[in-house]
Amino acid sequence: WATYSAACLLINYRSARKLGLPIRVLPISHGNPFWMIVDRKVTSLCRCIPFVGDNNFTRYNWRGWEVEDKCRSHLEMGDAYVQVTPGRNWLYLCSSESLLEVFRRRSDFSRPLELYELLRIFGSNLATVDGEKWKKQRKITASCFNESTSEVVWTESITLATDMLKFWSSKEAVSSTADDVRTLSLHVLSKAGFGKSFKFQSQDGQSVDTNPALNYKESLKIVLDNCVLIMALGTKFLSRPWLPTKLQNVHQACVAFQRHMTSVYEEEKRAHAKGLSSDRNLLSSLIRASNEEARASSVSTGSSGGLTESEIYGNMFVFNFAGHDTTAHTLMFAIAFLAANPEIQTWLSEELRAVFANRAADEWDYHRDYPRLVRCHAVLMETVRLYTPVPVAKWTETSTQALQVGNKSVIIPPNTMVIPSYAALHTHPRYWGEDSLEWRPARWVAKSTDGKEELKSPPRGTFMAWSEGDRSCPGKKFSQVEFVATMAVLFKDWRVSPQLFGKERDTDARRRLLRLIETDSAQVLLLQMLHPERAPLCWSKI
Ligand code: HEM
Repeated sequence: WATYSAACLLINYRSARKLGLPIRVLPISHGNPFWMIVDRKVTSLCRCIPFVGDNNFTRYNWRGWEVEDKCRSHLEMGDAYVQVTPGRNWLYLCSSESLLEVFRRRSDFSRPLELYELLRIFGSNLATVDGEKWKKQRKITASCFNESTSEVVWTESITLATDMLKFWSSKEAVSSTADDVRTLSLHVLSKAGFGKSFKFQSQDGQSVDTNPALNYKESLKIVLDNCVLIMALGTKFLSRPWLPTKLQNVHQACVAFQRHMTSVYEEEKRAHAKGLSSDRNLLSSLIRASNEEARASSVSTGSSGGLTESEIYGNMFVFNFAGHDTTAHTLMFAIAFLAANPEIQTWLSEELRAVFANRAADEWDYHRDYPRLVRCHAVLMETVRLYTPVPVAKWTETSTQALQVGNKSVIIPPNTMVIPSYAALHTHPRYWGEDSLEWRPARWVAKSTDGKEELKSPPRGTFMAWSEGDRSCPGKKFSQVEFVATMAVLFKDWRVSPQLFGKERDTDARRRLLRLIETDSAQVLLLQMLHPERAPLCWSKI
């Protein structure tokens, strides 16, 4: 293995040299699954070895190094550099113009589908296809993310956040924030996706019912919590009766989730055949949009242009997969940042009180109020700027591609990964100023000519948290509405602060929390705080 890796490394190094860019050589491939289990532990141990601890291996050869590095490597090496690994060469880019070009040339810099193949648990979906197949799926799925979906997300988020706040404020200190915002996000998805409402229930100190066959929500939760395991072992393997109970439960959850989707699918088909309109949710909208597309394309071309049943299930799964932890982890980061910055909580509640005055939460109106919550929105943008949850990868596949980086034309060989360095792009002083590493939501707020506050749009290509171009996130508005509604409930009349340890002063507790965010966040599947429970939070009324 070592000889084979060394030979591959040499071949890749020779190929990388032709790019004429700075190079960093790494001994282990980023995608090596065995290495991914131990990478952080091994590299952090190696860092402790005197005189040898700081090198390319310890700096770059682990998942999530970008979060710690931010724009340091690009400041040292320029807007483009290459990491050579035995598997492939990885070209990192931090130039807004070059990145816009990469996103624009979708077929030259395509999606490395092999990385997403595992998301095909319930069927082919947006994330696992490219080319014409993707175009068809995207056209049909895009129509489901509309204003009526946003309205459902708004109402459901407000209801759930109100109950979550009631629970948090009843406790002296809350250690379950991360789990609770995951529950909120899962329940919003259940309502918007399948039309099923669930009351908020914290998992703090409660025994969780792990029988997935009992209900759909539990099955979806188990599927999402174990999706890496399901993807790695495959649903067929998990169905073996001799497996341990935990794995059998995961299998039952897959079966229950699939059964639930089938029953809603059948229900919707029956309603459609009778000309009845059932409840609007992502699944029913998807079925409807697919039927309409099938009808339109059979009239115009004689072909069947709708989604197959398994593509519908595949896409429902990917909506849940892509929409669950992205928003939940972002909410966790934002609440932690706010707890460490009381003056920004005051700034936020000024807006909330001006917009809602004495209206109760059940009178808040999506169309009238949501667009006015500029500061809540700014908190979201600033949080995903510094802690961008979703990494994006492109590659050159089998062809050579030319790309302009600054005044240099770079010829990129086939089989090269092309990575937008989001952590660098979003913190580069050229785009974000000297305080680029500071969490400062006010940087997103500008005054319009009539004196009203509005959200600033950064120059194109400098902010890509929801990606760019045709393949950008279809759930962007969904996540924004969920986040803003939750912030509004939490911060209108309440304040959060870190619990004090022993004789600690407020300022020390806040500093400790900021340090936890900075040093204990990492890429697991997505970027997240690893141990937010280590800084319990206290809620108090203004
Ligand atoms: C803070 C929240 C979110 C962020 C930062 C985010 C970010 C992203 C990014 C960067 C991509 C592109 C990934 C790639 O090209 O490899 C993406 C794709 C996607 N996102 Fe999101 N997302 C969020 C929430 C959501 C939500 C709530 C949903 C659905 C309910 C969703 C559904 C999707 C889907 C289906 C794709 C695949 C699109 C395609 O390939 O055509 N996302 N998201």
